[in-house]
Amino acid sequence: MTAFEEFGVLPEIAKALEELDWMLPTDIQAEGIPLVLGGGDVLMAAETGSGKTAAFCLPVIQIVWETLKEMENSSSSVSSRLSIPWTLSMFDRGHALAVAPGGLRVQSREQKEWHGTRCTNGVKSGKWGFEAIVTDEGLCRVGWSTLQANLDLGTDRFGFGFGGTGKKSNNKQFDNYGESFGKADVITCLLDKDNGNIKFLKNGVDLGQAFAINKQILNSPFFPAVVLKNAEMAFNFGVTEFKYPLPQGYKPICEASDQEIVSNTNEDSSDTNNPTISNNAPQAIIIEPSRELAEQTCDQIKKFKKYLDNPKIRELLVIGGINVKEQISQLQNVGANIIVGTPGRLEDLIQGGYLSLGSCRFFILDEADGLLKQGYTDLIERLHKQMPKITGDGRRLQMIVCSATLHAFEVKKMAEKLMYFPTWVDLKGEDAVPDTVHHVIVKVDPQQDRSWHNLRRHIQTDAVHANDGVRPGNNSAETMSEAVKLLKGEYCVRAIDVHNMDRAIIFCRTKLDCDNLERYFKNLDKYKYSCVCLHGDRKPHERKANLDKFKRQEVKFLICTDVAARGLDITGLPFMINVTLPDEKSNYVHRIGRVGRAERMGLALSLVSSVPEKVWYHGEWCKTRGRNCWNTNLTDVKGCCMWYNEPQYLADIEEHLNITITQIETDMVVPADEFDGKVVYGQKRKAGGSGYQNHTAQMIPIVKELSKLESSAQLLYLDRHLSKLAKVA
Ligand SMILES: Nc1ncnc2c1ncn2[C@@H]1O[C@H](COP(=O)(O)OP(=O)(O)OP(=O)(O)O)[C@@H](O)[C@H]1O
Repeated sequence: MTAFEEFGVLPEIAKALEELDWMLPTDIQAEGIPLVLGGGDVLMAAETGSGKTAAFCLPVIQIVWETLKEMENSSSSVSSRLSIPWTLSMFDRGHALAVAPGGLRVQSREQKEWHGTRCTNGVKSGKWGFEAIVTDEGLCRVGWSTLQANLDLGTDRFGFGFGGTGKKSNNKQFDNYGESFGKADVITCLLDKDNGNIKFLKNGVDLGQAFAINKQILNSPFFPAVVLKNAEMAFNFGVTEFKYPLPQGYKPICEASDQEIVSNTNEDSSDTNNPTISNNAPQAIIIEPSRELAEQTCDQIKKFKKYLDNPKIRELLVIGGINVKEQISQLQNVGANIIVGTPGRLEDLIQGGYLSLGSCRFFILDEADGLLKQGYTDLIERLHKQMPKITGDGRRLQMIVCSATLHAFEVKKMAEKLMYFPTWVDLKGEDAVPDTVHHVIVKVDPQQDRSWHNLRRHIQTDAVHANDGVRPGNNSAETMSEAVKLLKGEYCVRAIDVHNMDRAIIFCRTKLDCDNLERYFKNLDKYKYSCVCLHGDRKPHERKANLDKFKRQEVKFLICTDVAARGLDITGLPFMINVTLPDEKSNYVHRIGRVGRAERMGLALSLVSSVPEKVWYHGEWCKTRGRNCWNTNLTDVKGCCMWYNEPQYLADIEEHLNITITQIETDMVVPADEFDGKVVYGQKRKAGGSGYQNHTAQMIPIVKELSKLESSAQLLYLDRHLSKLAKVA
């Protein structure tokens, strides 16, 4: 058995993981996978590069596959209904009522409406009994009904219920009967089909006859039934011993013979409860904040599901930039069980009626804080509303939310509103940087470093100061700001040269800054500084081609905006440079987290201006959103520029992470410390534990030490205890 199987993962999935060389689950996987497999809503917070994608993908793939398999089996076994065990029906039930696996426990958390279910089998004749146990506070009614009865037991002629408030009900007539009951009480429901009467016991005490059934109705088979409002009950149809013995003449209902039994035909006929899956109604929706990330997650799913067969799971990537007709055609003709997509295209397909949320069982928000900050709160709530809270096969909708930075107020608010008793798996308790990332800052101070006065070749700046008369010798704020832009180009190249970087991701603040840096690199030396850009102004196919080129190491540098800040996984990437710090502090964690992933070491270097820098900021008021816009007025007068205060952003990041980030000199040399000499960026740390391999060998000395400590503690205890006894004697 592999380590993953021990955490409940199917052998077919574990085999695919073995092929990827995954020996052990990471911490977040070890915690998260069993929780999702167990049916819970989970919030997963763990460092960048710690394997969160698999922590939600693996259990989701597994449950989706098991559900499809169950459906296949149940449709082939309809003809042999009589052999169906006595359970509550997953199909003949109200949509907000959940039936637990095994079919003997039901729950409804709907506060305003009643939701009920009936048993899979009923009886034509005889004297029968079963037990219903109240397992949680709430409102409930139990009893008997025919298949014609509506599921709100006791509200029409065909249903006979006994409620927790001490009332019996039939045909909407509620009369006092017996006494009230509540949590932990056991109600025995008794049907004498031969003489036409129904009665109940409470904790073994006979409450007397409740109903005399009229002859017309008595001809129909009767089924155990229950209806709940924000309550939970468990049932025993007699397979295990009853808590209280049945009165003389009654038998446990599960002992009825095939001649006495009728199966619940509502299980097959109900349209809404039909467990067959339509092509355009997936079981899982995964939302990602960027196209690249959606594609990456979809690729991972393909790898994980490789050995799952009969039935095959079908995944579909739903992102902008790909021909929508292809996505619609796959939905209509082939179908999809798991959809991975970006918010805009997902909503287009749903609104167009091409994608139905009617069978959705998993709602997953990857990089959830990022999605909320991008303004998708309403969209997420809208989609959640359209998803059934209990699916056609009786399972509860599960929501999984994850990110390296989940400690945002918006996330907590959303979790409270949409999630059902969620479990937090929070490995650090706060946003944190993995210790595989060595992150440093370099101050860019144009007053100290005057090299910008006479640069022969320099980066083309964003032209914010084109009309400000900036020049060396003039110490105006505008001149200093322009100098910072020039120096940042120089420092970026210097960092690359000093560290012999042959692979790095470089973050700029704007698309224009990316384009300028790309041109600068190409002018300097298009081989030595070979690079591609990834940002929102590039065409979708170019974005994809550029990322692929960088991943295949056909170019050395990927220059990008924050579109690439989250989630992108580039194996063994050794270096990243922040040309400008992000103004959103959580994005610092995500950006630098592109290195130091899967236990490999990485260096993240941020250039931080010591003076304010005037930069473009094209808000909603900018008609062209920056294209050919030269309005250098500040935003408070509806202009398109702002003063960017990097020292303040640095302070915010340090406060948020509760650390002081090491500052290095402008020679870019990283000072000797614990990393120096011991690591090669891009590779696993040699000394110390690699969590994945040689784990046992590494743990042996620690385990020996622990066992020594334990035996000496026990000896000490015995010693004290014996000497005490000796004194007493
Ligand atoms: N159990 C494992 N054993 C070995 N490698 C693993 C394991 N789990 C994940 N990985 C690898 O670790 C890398 C990071 O995983 P992943 O992209 O899921 O991280 P993440 O936590 O989602 O990061 P981020 O917060 O940046 O999105 C991937 O290359 C993945 O293949």
